[in-house]
Amino acid sequence: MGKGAEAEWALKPTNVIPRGKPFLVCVLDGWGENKIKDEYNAVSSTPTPCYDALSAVQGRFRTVKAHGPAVGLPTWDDMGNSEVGHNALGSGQLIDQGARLVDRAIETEAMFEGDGFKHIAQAFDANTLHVITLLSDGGVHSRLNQSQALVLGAAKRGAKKIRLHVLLDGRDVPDGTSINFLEEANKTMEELKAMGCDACIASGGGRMHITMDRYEAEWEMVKRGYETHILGKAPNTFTDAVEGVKTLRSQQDPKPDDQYVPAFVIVDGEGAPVGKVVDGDAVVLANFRADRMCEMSKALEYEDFSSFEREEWPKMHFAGLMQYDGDLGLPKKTLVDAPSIQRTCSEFLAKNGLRTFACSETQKFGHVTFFWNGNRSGYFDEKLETYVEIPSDVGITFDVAPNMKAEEICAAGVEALKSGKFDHVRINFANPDMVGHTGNLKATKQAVALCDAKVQELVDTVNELGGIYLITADHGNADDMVQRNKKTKEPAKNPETGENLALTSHTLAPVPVLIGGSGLPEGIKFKEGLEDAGLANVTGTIMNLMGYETPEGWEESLI
Ligand SMILES: O=C(O)[C@@H](CO)OP(=O)(O)O
Ligand SMILES: [Mn+2]
Ligand SMILES: [Mn+2]
Repeated sequence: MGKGAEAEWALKPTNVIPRGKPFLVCVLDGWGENKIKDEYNAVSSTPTPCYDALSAVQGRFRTVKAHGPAVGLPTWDDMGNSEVGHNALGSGQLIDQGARLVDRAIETEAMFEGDGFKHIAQAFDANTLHVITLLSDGGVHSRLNQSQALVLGAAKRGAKKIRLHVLLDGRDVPDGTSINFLEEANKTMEELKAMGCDACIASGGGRMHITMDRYEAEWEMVKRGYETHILGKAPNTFTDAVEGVKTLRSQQDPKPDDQYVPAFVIVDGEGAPVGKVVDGDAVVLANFRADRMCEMSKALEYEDFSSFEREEWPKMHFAGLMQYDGDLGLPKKTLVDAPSIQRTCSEFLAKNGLRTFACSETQKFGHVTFFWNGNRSGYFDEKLETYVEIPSDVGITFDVAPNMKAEEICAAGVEALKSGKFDHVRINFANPDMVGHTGNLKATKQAVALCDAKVQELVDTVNELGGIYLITADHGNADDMVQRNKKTKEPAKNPETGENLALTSHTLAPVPVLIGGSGLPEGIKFKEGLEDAGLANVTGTIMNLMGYETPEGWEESLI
């Protein structure tokens, strides 16, 4: 480092909290502190002796906001999610996130003026524009109004043939709503036809069955998606998407939720796929969120690709709605510039010679590495950073194994703390969130109970070693497992069966921040005020707990 650069990155000691103590930051994924504490809150209705004891310590427990503008999302109706949550936790800064940047690029029409759009527009005259997107208004990975604006904007600018390839949600939005979203999409197809564009839905499947794998947990999912969207091959064919999905949701035993609907291809009267990709076509991945788009981006973009046999790899004009991986520059062509996340926690630690250990299981591994580091898949300094991935189970819905890998993650954390080899140990427990997404209350309670027990083990270890900890979460999920009447908050019922309707999505609840450890000087407490603090305020707190001042440009520390 040159002198100037050194000064820019040098962390200043506080002399209030000792440096060099074992330090743990632990993220409980999807663990919200919800106001409603009834039997459907899997956090408050499960015995959690560790969490209860830690949160009862005066001045060392508080909550912070984890949704909406507090994490760079457009409105207070936007629930938080792992990407924006870990971006905030890892950078200490409020960053305008993908959802907001795409909205703006549509409003200003910048989306249709850049390089990425010019790239796909080469296909407009003689070829087809294919748009692959998560079809919902969940706002976590994508939003329906954005893909609508994209296809309408493309048709206005000359696209003559458009094919929409859909991933069914039921995770960020209630299960069963895939039909409504397909009907909405069909209306847009009608609008396109009225503009003289040949447009229809061409293929699809549940988001947890095809295409949207992450962190290389299960490449088979992406292979199925590639065959479905690109090659026009799937086990199920229909001439109409709405009818097709209704059939797939009702005929199988057990009936698949939207998330797991099998792959299907729409065919014409002769049985030929209506949306197979051919040389010269344009393909857009129209999700803004990174983790679940990286693998498909590689499959579409890389000439040298070996994660599965592609059979055919048509020459296409491919673009992502955003760039998904900053280190890889993936994809090369994008429609909207991704948020630029600089001066992250990890880069500061590395530039100051501090050693990091980060660990989770596959499903959340990139959350404490890739997302934490501002959507970069590499290292800042490989000699100083040790990243450990515990393989997640594959091919199951996580309610059947709700412990997931919490035992193993905890053991790895304990070992890292005891080793004395690290200045900063960072882990994420996946199960409150991943099991919460299944909508299974009983299984989610089991996940919460085990997570609590594992936090106890980690806290005990920190205390034995004279260390310091900070425990937090990235957004709510397990804290509400039922859809509710907006006014009365009573559980909403399925009108046919009278059963409660499960809530599979994240919540708007704030999240806990707990600090402590036998190494933390007694007087250290959360400040009064800072009522509007959010996840970005936690990062400065982490630096303070490690004995350093909050870096310039970060949100204020909570202590
Ligand atoms: O599974 C996911 O992709 C999202 C929900 O869409 O959850 P999280 O943000 O917790 O990763
Ligand atoms: Mn999460
Ligand atoms: Mn989640």
